[in-house]
Amino acid sequence: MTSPASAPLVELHDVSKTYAEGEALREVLTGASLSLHRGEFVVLLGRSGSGKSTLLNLISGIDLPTRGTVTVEGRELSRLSERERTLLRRERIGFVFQAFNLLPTLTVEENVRLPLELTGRTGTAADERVRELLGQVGLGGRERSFPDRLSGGEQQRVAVARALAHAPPLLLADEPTGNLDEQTGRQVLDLLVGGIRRDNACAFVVTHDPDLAALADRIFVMEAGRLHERRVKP
Ligand SMILES: Nc1ncnc2c1ncn2[C@@H]1O[C@H](COP(=O)(O)OP(=O)(O)OP(=O)(O)O)[C@@H](O)[C@H]1O
Repeated sequence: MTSPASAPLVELHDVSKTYAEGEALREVLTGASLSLHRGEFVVLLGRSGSGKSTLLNLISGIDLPTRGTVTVEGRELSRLSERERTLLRRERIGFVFQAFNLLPTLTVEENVRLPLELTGRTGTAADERVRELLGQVGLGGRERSFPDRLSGGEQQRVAVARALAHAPPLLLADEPTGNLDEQTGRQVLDLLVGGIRRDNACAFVVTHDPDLAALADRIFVMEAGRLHERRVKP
C-alpha cells in the first residue's frame, strides 16, 4: 500500500471531457492521466484551444469529467457534492490567473486576507501571515492601496500572496506571467516557486513562458486534447 506521505496530491485517470456544440458533441480532452505530488513544480504547455484551461477546471472541480476520475487528496471529485467541491477548492487550492482577478473594492491587505477569512482564520495569526506575505512579495507599505493604484506586476504579486495565504497544498496558475514584462515576470515566478518550495506544496502552471518551463520539475504538453509528458533534462 502507498503511504500517505507518498500518495499523489492529484490523480487523473483516463479523463475525457466532451462539450455539446449545438447538436454535435466535441471531445476537447481525451484520456488524460497524470499524478501530481507535493514539492513539485509542474508546467503545462500547449497551443491556444488545446484544452489547458479545461484540464485546470477539472483538477479544481469547477467542471467534472465526462469519463474517467479526478482525485484530490484521495477524494474523487465526482463523488462529492457541489458544496463539498467548493470547500475543497477554498481550503486546499490557491489560484493565480493571467488577469490577476483581484477584488477591486478591497484593499491589497483585504485581498490577501480573503482566503484566510474564507477558511475561518482571523485574529493576530492571520494579520501576521498577511503582513509576512506582503513583505515577501515586496509590497510592505502598500497594504491599504486599492488594486487599481498598482502596476500590473504589483497586482500579480498581490495575487501570488493571496494564492499562498492559506498555504494550500495545491497551487493552480493560468499564465501567471502572461501580462508582465520579462523582469517582473521573473520576480513573480521566483515568488511562486519560492512559496511552493517553502510550503512543500505543488504548483501546476499553464504557461507559454520558456523561462518558467525551464524551472519545472516536470513538463506536460497538451496537443489537441491529448496530454503528453515531456522529458526534462536532468
Ligand atoms: N464550456 C464550453 N463549452 C463548449 N466548448 C468549450 C467550453 N470550454 C472550452 N471549450 C472548447 O474547448 C477547447 C479547449 O479550450 P480551453 O479553454 O481548455 O483551451 P486552452 O488550451 O486553455 O486555450 P487558451 O490557451 O486559448 O486559453 C476550445 O476549442 C474551446 O472552445
